[in-house]
Amino acid sequence: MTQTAMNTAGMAEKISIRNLKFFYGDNLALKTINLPLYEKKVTAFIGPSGCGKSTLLRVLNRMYDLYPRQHAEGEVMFDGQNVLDPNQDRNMLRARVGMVFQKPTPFPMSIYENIAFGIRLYENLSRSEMDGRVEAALTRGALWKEVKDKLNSSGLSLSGGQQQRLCIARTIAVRPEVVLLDEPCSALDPISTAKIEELIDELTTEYTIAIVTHNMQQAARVSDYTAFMYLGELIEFDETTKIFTSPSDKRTQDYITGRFG
Ligand SMILES: Nc1ncnc2c1ncn2[C@@H]1O[C@H](COP(=O)(O)OP(=O)(O)OP(=O)(O)O)[C@@H](O)[C@H]1O
Repeated sequence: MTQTAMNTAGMAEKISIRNLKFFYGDNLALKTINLPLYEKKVTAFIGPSGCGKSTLLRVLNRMYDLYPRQHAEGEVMFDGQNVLDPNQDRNMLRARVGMVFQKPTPFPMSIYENIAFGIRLYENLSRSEMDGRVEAALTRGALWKEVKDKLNSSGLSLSGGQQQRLCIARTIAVRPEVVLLDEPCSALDPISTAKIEELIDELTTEYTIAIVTHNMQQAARVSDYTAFMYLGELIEFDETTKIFTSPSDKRTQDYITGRFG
């Protein structure tokens, strides 16, 4: 049984970040962050370059573990378990908390295999079951219609926007509960960006989503909640409509109106 925390307003917290600090060597990059990620909601992380947005995302699936001299303190409670616990099964965690990066990173293999590869790590499916899962993931990733007749072509032969949708499809193919998107549209044209934004909107019926973006309009369009960060601190977290219409902190106001300097 999962133990999703509830806040006082009755919102389910899929992830509860408590007193989180993050260090690159001796350098404190996140300064005591407290923040909920509400279940099946989109939370946008905004703030000037270097404020710690990507660092925070990388803590949520312990991506930083791959690098020496980086460590986190505090708690990241995920369905009642602390992600930062040294005994945490990291492979299982990364299946439950998927991540999509700024630059599309398809594997150098066929479109079909890009999806099937991750599923095989966790499940032993028959060919027909796998075919069904690949189709379902590509459909959910809003890519099926464009690729159904060329599943054996290389994932690298797709356009940048299609590659990013393939990466999102690959991430959701293993049925995660949380999807982390680190500036997923920054390398894409406006049409591909619009497709990814529609996709995010669709995915929120099933997944808890965190997205880092530099694009204020995008944050306002796709997210339910917004967190504004500055110099490693969480300055303000609230419903997106509140952040973009009447933020409490002057720094948030300055940032969203482009007056930050
Ligand atoms: N590998 C690293 N080693 C040392 N310091 C790092 C490393 N990666 C990030 N930092 C530092 O941590 C802080 C937060 O960086 P982070 O990349 O999380 O910011 P960000 O808000 O995502 O920035 P951007 O919007 O430019 O991507 C910065 O001061 C950065 O210099």
